[in-house]
Amino acid sequence: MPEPPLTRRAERPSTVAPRAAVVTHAHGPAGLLPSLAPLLAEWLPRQRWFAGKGRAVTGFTLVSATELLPCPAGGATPGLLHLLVRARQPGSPAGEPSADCYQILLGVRATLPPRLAPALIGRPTGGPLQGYTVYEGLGDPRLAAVLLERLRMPGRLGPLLFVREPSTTIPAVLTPQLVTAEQSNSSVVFGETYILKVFRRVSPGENPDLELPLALARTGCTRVPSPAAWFCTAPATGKSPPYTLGVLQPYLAGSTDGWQLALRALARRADFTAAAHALGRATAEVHLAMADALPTAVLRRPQIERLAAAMSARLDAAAAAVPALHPYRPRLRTAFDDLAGLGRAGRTWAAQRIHGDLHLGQVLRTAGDGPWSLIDFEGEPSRPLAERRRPQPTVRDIAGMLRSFDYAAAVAVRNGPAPDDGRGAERDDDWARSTRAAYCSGYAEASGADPRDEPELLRAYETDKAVYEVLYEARHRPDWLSVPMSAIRRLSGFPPPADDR
Ligand SMILES: Nc1ncnc2c1ncn2[C@@H]1O[C@H](COP(=O)(O)OP(=O)(O)O)[C@@H](O)[C@H]1O
Ligand SMILES: O=P(O)(O)O[C@H]1O[C@H](CO)[C@@H](O[C@H]2O[C@H](CO)[C@@H](O)[C@H](O)[C@H]2O)[C@H](O)[C@H]1O
Repeated sequence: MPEPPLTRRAERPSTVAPRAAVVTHAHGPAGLLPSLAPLLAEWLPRQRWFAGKGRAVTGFTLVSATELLPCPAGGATPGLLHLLVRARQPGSPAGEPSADCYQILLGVRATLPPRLAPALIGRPTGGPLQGYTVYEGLGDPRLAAVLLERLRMPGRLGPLLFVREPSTTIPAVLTPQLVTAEQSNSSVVFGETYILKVFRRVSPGENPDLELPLALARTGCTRVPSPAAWFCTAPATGKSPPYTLGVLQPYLAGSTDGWQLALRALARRADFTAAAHALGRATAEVHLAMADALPTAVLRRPQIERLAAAMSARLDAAAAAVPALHPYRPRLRTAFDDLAGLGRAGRTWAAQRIHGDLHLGQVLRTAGDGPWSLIDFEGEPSRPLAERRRPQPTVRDIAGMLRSFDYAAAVAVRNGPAPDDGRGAERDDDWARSTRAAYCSGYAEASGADPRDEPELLRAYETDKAVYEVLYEARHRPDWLSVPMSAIRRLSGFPPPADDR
């Protein structure tokens, strides 16, 4: 079988590892995309990280194709092709058509060994890859290792730039293992030493999940694993800013995320207030460090009115997509109207860079009540990057975590065996109330500001978050829709329906 003419060979930069030496032109070889498009149109919407769920993919545009590892004739060893593709989709009833850009690591082999069967994308019936099998490259340890090698020996490769923190040494041989947890992106753990997050939906501009941990590391903050290496598109003069594509950071071996810890505590009917208090302190420390390291702002009347209007607009859009929200709309909206009213009355709020999507799945703790660490500073993946990078009130993060304690309690009710004394749901509500209070106290102790002193702002952000969660669950986990819906009822002041009591 001839070597697939994937790419045009280019001169190898001296900084790059010797094996992978081939770079493509920006738009890839003729016929590549047409032959992959039918396979991608079927495969992409099934991926957990695909952001355009519920709308058809009508076409693709190739942004770049870069051969990270050439596939030799006959395909005896795998090849790895890095793709950035735009997926065109019609608008939802309330939205514009979209053409989100996705990052795909395409494995190429003559035949796929059975152990890689779950990674299959398909067999192109034409174009340069005809006769080969293409698959999710990150699922193949041999190919994941190629990415680590790139980061170990940084430099430019065609449209891609690999960067390593000068003080970091990355060992040559670390066994890769794809993370199987529910994720918005894809991560690979290397030998329990490093974890590489490969961003899936990418956009121009520095991703806050690189920007914020780097800035925090420079303040000496140890609550956040500090980036060891990363890769992005290479800067091109006069064009859009680089896209951040992936970040390598130390793996916190032996840690468990807050979501698992909270569910375990709930299953044992155990107290979680000490853990929540420590987590409140950790959150405050990270907020203080971000305020030190990055620009801050003051939100005055126009910004507060815009914020309240944006929250109302998100409520309308979510209600258009999820009819169950409809009846609650007028009462939920009062939270946003009250916020705008305070802005008109002259109230101001300090704003700074924040985590942006803080919940129990974003905090890790090592065994034996070790220190809490915060991860995943990407913000809510569905919001535009520019919006996620704007200074915002810290209360927004706190509201996110408070919602998460509620989430854990509501999921425990769903998971738990029928309570023998009929008080199970009530006890889980008590658990959520005391845990929420402990978190706020811990935060207040370390920061000097108690979030409960901002009840209108907290209510507006909690409501906004619950609305976001309704949309998120409707799109990604429809079985879980009842979880944020119970918060919607509480936040709107409606009594729970009879079957919830
Ligand atoms: N530094 C780390 N050490 C240990 N586990 C980590 C680390 N960073 C992330 N994880 C784990 O990897 C998974 C995905 O991480 P996350 O950054 O939240 O990805 P995503 O943005 O795709 O949701 C989570 O299960 C998290 O617990
Ligand atoms: O972790 P991600 O950045 O992918 O965040 C998204 O997915 C989260 C779920 O995995 C989602 O969080 C919601 O569910 C959590 C439990 O699984 C709960 O702890 C959170 O409070 C709740 O918001 C998050 O909203 C979404 O952006």
